[in-house]
Amino acid sequence: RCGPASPLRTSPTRSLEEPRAQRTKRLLSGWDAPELSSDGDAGGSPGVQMPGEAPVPPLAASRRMPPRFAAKLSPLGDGSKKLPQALIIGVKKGGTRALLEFLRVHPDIRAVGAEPHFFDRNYEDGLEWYRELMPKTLEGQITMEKTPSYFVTREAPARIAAMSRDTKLIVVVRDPVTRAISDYTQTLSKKPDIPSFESLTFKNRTTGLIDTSWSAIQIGIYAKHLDNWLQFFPMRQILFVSGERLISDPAGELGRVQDFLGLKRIITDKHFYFNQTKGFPCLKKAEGSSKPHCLGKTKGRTHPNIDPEVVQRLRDFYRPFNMKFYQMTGRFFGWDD
Ligand SMILES: Nc1ncnc2c1ncn2[C@@H]1O[C@H](COP(=O)(O)OS(=O)(=O)O)[C@@H](OP(=O)(O)O)[C@H]1O
Repeated sequence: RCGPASPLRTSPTRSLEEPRAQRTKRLLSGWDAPELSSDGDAGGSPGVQMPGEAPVPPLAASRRMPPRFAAKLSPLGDGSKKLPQALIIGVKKGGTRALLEFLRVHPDIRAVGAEPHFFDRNYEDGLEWYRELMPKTLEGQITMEKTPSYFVTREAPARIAAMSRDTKLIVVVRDPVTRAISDYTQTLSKKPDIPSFESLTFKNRTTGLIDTSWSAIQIGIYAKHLDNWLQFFPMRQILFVSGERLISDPAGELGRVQDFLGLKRIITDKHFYFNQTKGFPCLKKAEGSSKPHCLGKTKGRTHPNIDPEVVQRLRDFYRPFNMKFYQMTGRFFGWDD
């Protein structure tokens, strides 16, 4: 069932890593340990739902039925756990949490709150372990998860293709320069003593040689990472969401995503409001709640000021890669002046 890229059942020693039982419990509870995840905001701010096992979202009107019929038409009761049919694979700091939280409003989408990191860090735990993390779904509902590091993981495309070649892949992309600064800002918030962004950017500041081995820079070379995915998936199975448009026009981007997933356009501009204090669009009602919901404090951090010359140097560095990426995806993201 799993093909050649299947996870091995025998776990290598993981003495320095979190024990499996603890990891499983954490992921099922929907909580992402900040040191283990790119995302410090799994499932939203405290007080709002944090589900691996979220309450079943309201059924679409067409599905509502008197309880005595419900059991007959849904012999699985409240459903069963399935492997995901769609994944948000990246990019780190692109807006992946916002996209997942917005998608969860859709009655035909059920998603894991935490980042499972199955196809990069936890692959040897096996597909059954992975499936157990999933929320239960009814027929017709789509199971999803998001782990932004998949996009830059060399082994991820083969492993996902081995699970299912039909998996739909979603990538939220953002101006690679802003993305790098956002990535750095996150690291800085955890380790305030790290060197400046400017000094990490260059291998040699005098020659202006950029350090492409620094992950904050490396992740933004989208065309290169995409090449790796195209060895295993056709372009029509990958959707690129603009991280910038997700902020300026969330309903527009969500429309494209719902179309791509073959779902009715249920999430519309009526679901969003712009929160002036937060400076971002928020949900009028979060999934499983009647209260407004913005993402937590780790989303929408203030970035440090970066030397404009360094920013310009990075813009020049990324330009050819961005052009290649626009060409490959057939979409102009407008990151280059
Ligand atoms: N609606 C809304 N609310 C808050 N934040 C939003 C929203 N939409 C997009 N964003 C942007 O998402 C950025 C974080 O991206 P990710 O969720 O992909 O980060 S992570 O990789 O999971 O850590 C985060 O980056 P920073 O602004 O640098 O913190 C936000 O700019």
